[in-house]
Amino acid sequence: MGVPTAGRPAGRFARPTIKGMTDQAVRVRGLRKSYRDTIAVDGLDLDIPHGEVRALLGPNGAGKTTTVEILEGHRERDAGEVSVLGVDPGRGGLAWRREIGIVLQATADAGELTVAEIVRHVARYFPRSRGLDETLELVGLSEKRDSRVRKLSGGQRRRLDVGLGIVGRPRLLFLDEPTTGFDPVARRQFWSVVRGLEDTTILLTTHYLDEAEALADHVTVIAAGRVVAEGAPASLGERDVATVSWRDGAERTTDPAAVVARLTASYGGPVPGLSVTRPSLEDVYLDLIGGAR
Ligand SMILES: Nc1ncnc2c1ncn2[C@@H]1O[C@H](COP(=O)(O)OP(=O)(O)OP(=O)(O)O)[C@@H](O)[C@H]1O
Repeated sequence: MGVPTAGRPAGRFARPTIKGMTDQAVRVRGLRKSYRDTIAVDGLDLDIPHGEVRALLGPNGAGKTTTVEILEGHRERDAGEVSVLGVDPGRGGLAWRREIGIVLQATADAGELTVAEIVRHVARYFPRSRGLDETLELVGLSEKRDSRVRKLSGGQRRRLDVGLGIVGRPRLLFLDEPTTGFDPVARRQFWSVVRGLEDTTILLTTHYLDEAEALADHVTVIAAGRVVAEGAPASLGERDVATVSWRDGAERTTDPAAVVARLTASYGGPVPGLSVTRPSLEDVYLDLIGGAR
């Protein structure tokens, strides 16, 4: 039986070893990678503190997959410094690999195995794996433990992929477009799975802005192989600046309540035609990548 694509060997270094090496889970400086004439990654810097959920956003061809594959140790870089859990992924050994969980876009072929069988099988690769019950509980598949994998729905299958990605208790989890093809209910169920993974640093690539907003502590927007913006979803690209408009004017402010209070006082009552708007994360994102194109 083949080893599934999700849930590659993970496990745990003794924490002090890692802590002593770096205070960032991921540290990248000046990363470059070209494929013949195509510059995929063009001097990228990235810092992800331990325990953070980071979303990597960017248009098709921005260089996200190339960057993530370099971080995973699956692709060589042309230049730059890369440290993942204190180790250069180009030289990461088995102990390092056991710290990393990877959930790829393509799902594995599990043949006739049941959910419990495949989770137990993958767990054997890791010295400090989670128990079967805990893993299935985390991904909401306890009731499917004896179902054959091929009979799961697409959303259940994806949750199993995540289960296989976390069964080894990775310190760092890569989630590559994890909810593509999910229905809205399954997406929200999946989000609660991710939120339940406390203490795990997560690098999430997604094209769904609402997913980034729901899950990420910070987002990094890349375009043409470079970082074009970075910040909390609520404040990225001046998203925390609201526009207060009313019949006789408009004002941009980070404190709309104060502006409304001032206007109310000056009009001596309701402000005519008052509205307060903030850009959505999608508005800001489209501006950012539009400017980078
Ligand atoms: N194996 C490869 N050989 C040649 N060019 C490649 C290869 N992989 C990626 N590229 C090119 O490198 C650039 C960055 O691609 P990459 O897959 O990293 O982008 P991405 O941000 O992940 O895109 P998407 O959102 O479409 O998955 C693109 O121009 C792509 O065509």
